[in-house]
Amino acid sequence: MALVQKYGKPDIFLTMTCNPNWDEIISELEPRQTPQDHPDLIVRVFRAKLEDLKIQLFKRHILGKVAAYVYVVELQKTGLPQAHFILIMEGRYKLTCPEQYDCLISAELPNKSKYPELYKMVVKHMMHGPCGVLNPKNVCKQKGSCKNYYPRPFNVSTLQGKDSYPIYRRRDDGRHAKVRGQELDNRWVVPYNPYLLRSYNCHINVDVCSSINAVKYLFKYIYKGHDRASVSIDEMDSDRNIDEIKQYRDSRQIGRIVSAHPAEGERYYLRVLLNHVTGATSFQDLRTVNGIVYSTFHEAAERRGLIESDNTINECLDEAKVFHMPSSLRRLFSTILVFCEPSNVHGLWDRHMEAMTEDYRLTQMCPHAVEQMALLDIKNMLESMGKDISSFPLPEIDKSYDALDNEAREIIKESTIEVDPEHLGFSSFLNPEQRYAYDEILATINSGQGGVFFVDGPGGTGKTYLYKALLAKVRAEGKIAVATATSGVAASILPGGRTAHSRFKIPLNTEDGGVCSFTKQSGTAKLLMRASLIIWDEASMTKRQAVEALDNSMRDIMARPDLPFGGKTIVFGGDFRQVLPIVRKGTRSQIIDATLRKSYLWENMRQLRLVRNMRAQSDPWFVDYLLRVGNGTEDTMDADYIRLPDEICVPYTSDATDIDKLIESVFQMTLEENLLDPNYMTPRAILSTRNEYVDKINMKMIERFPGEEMIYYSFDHAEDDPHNYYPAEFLNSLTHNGLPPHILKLRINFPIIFLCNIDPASGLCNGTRLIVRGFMRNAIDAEIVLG
Ligand SMILES: Nc1ncnc2c1ncn2[C@@H]1O[C@H](COP(=O)(O)OP(=O)(O)OP(=O)(O)O)[C@@H](O)[C@H]1O
Repeated sequence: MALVQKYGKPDIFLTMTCNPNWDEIISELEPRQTPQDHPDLIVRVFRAKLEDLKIQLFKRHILGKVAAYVYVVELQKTGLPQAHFILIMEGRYKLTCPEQYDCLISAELPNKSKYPELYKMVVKHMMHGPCGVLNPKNVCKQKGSCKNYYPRPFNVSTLQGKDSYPIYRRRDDGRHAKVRGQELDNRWVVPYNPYLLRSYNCHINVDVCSSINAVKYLFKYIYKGHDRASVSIDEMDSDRNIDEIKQYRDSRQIGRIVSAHPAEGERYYLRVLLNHVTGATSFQDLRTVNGIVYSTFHEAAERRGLIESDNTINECLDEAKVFHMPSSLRRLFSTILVFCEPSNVHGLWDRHMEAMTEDYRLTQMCPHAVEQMALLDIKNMLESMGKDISSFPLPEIDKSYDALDNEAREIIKESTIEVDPEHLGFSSFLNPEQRYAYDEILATINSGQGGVFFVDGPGGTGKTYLYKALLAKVRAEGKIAVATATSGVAASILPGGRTAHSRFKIPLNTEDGGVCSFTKQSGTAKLLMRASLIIWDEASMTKRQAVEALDNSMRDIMARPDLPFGGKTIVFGGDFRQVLPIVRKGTRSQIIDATLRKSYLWENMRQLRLVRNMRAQSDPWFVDYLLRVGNGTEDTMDADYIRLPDEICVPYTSDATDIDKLIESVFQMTLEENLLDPNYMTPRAILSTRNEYVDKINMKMIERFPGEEMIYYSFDHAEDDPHNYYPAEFLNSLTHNGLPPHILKLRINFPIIFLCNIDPASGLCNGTRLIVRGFMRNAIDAEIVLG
């Protein structure tokens, strides 16, 4: 009303409703999807169109200069968004006479042969009804007639309305069109602006409202409440049939299930079931799981694995007992302690101790000794996952059973790593550059002076081969060599390898000048002091601050603050042509600044270059090509794009079957024996840039895979969200880095990949590939095949 006071009465009332068949929506749908399946897409496209309409109205002034406006966007009961605008025009653009209305607004069918497109759009979007005698059951019926006053009378010219909308020109010119089974003429046309209708191809009603005195009703209309729906109830046809498909199509409903708060109990669990269970035709159906009818929705949702049960962890261990040996159970128990935060650790221990100690009980009669042996084993496993057993409420470890203290254990563990005789032999096969690096590093170790090296070599030039040769040589001489790598996968390839972060206890967010989190008296410090050689592979992938933290700590524990790494021999390796450190949303210069090359340490690192590609000797063309890309010497187009040679591409045709073709060319899935052969499957992979593409490809792969299937669901909830602003299905829809999708479908013999570092020392790290061998409700049995 303040606007009216200042700018005068409104002139134009405009309503725009989303057209679910806009090209921008249809072209984004997957095969067999309908716009109803994508309310997110619908609202986004609508918003884009709305923003464009605002530009047309307020910047391009297509209806004249606008002095003030309000608009409201609402969701209709059909689920489609709709915007209502009230425009107040500037002085000379105010609409005051019927001639002006005619310039902007039409309420007639256009000439079909002259304006075929516009004609089609008017017929599609701007014809009311039919209602009344033509369709007595239309939803606009109120007290026996149409509440919108259709059909309007024919009218040779536009007339000014009195406290009402104008009476638009509707000539009886014989034009008509078939709409929803009835022939309709100009009396049924909803007023429109031809330019806007043509531009937006949707229901866009433009009305002059300057003649309306009861202005506040206009505003009231656009701010009206939302909680109303017009529905029609149809009778069955003469054969007593109801055409539900037609009803569904006619109503264009977008399914929305009313929200329910978890505190609402059964109502909430009913909603969870409705969101996940397809094909249920009754409440009883929803409460039925594996043929058993449960009395509550809560129980049924729990049995389906849709909500977290208090007992999940216990059940997981119970299930694992069936197919796991005691040592594996102890590992599972340790993993649960570290990653699942069980609330009752002591209870868990008491309940499963018997199964976890079965092997010790064969050789040891004393129950206390048996318990201590199991606890010691768990202690070691926790340590290798970077945790201390004393931080868990488990029975005390009796010192008399733990012959070794922490310090001794770390050193003994490292100094007893078995040397692979094959690796010892590697030194005889080194190529000249590897040989030179090998000799230089060994000479430095033997000199006792220490030195810092960087082995720089593109992929496949034999860096790992060199490290293995060095580790074998040093360890065979009874010295300690500490092998680490930035990623878990690279660490697991090195004998005795650990991730650098866990081995050196590097804090996750290291700042300039940071230090590692081990103390001078710790086992880690003692081990590093004793080490003759430290290797850190993939150092090019880590942030320089992590390496600098190790440098700071080493200078401290070695009490040699002036020497890099306290005078240790330390070998970094990597390839800056491969993956660089990750700086979230970082610019190129921020990423480069985070690399080791920008560290103060770089100047003091002796560069050892490997150039000969030992991996792809049989394909020199490809090796050369990779090198050119890595070195930035390959020809580029549009600044940063390189052209991939046709022979290594599966062409994109924008056809829905493109992904199938890609899968086929990588996996040749038509051959069932290929699918069931881990040696065939694991060396193949499809890499993708976005998690959502990964999920899509995985779904397709799983569908084509033979065998028994199991579906696991994630339990997602937001912390500190008492008002349920983040409902579970929204959280479920997020495809976050490092987390599997909400629905994880697995089949026996299906290859899977680990996404987190559980225990790199045992090969369970990000990137490890496994094959599913069996599954139960809470436990998956998988075998490591690669990594
Ligand atoms: N001197 C050598 N004699 C025989 N084979 C070698 C030699 N050096 C490397 N290889 C072989 O070449 C392949 C690639 O070597 P390696 O994995 O060590 O390369 P890399 O530089 O670590 O590669 P990436 O950067 O991709 O990890 C391996 O199969 C390795 O066994």
